[in-house]
Amino acid sequence: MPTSERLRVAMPNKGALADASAQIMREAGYRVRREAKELVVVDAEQQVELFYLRPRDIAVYVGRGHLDVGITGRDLLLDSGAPACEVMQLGFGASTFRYAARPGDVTSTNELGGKRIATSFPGLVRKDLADKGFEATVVRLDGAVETAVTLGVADVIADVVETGTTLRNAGLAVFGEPILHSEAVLIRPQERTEPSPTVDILVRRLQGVQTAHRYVMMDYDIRVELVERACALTPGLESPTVSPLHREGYVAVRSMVPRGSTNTVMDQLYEIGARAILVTEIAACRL
Ligand SMILES: Nc1ncnc2c1ncn2[C@@H]1O[C@H](COP(=O)(O)OP(=O)(O)OP(=O)(O)O)[C@@H](O)[C@H]1O
Ligand SMILES: O=P(O)(O)OC[C@H]1O[C@H](OP(=O)(O)OP(=O)(O)O)[C@H](O)[C@@H]1O
Ligand SMILES: [Mg+2]
Repeated sequence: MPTSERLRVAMPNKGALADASAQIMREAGYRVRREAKELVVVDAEQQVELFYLRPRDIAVYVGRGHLDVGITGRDLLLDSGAPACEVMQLGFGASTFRYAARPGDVTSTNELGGKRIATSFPGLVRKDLADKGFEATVVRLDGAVETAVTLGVADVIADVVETGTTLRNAGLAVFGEPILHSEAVLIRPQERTEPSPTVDILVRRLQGVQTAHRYVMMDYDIRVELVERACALTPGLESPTVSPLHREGYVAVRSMVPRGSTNTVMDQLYEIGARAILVTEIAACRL
């Protein structure tokens, strides 16, 4: 197969999204790089090429159509202004993008006019200021923007907040509503509207990984007259599998259960008479 028919995927080469991106692709059955100096990985069997790029650059490559899809943060995508769009949310790398200042200095976004705002995301901040109708000076920094206030470079920062620890350590406090809720997303060029079977396969595989993480498989035995009550507790995604047991009057039920409610459901099943309740991990799935 010619190189051009391979799916070309942009992967974060370092930073907060790199490990989880590698893990989800590995679990989806693709060959990922084994060491940090590999820039391109060709998985000839799966007809996929992975290009390891700076997360901030990924939307640029994908937006211009040089790569078919990429994994990046929603905040980085929007900041870039690149003509790329979200295909699916990936469920990791969650953060908010927020304004912060010394407590008491600035307490509301209504006070942003005329301020100096330090950020690594000037595109996002300029758009937010324009939406809010304020004029302010945007000071673009590469990182560690929290220190810009301490050093007198800015009055306000706008930055990624995950746990809030970095802000607290810098003696800053958030104000106003979050500018954005972000997470890792799969993106594709905005222009490309024709269907792509290879992208569809990637999306289905990634959705399969997400489902396998969200659910466990539950098996149990129950008296046949109680099966309706039991199935109401474990309705599964489509319908539970009910099989006859050798022991007369009993059936075995198998159903997918949300991971977070595993123990509650087991308690409820036991309560109504289910026994031999077993929970197993789902390694992969395609719904
Ligand atoms: N705790 C976090 N710190 C930074 N970025 C995070 C965090 N949690 C999630 N993210 C997301 O990760 C992306 C930033 O990734 P990127 O690799 O550019 O940042 P980084 O971890 O700051 O790396 P570097 O500082 O080396 O550039 C953004 O989409 C951001 O929302
Ligand atoms: O709310 P928290 O959990 O503290 O995480 C948010 C911090 O992490 C990131 O910084 P990073 O470590 O990437 O350094 P950088 O600012 O140099 O990019 C981000 O820019 C914030 O500073
Ligand atoms: Mg950073």
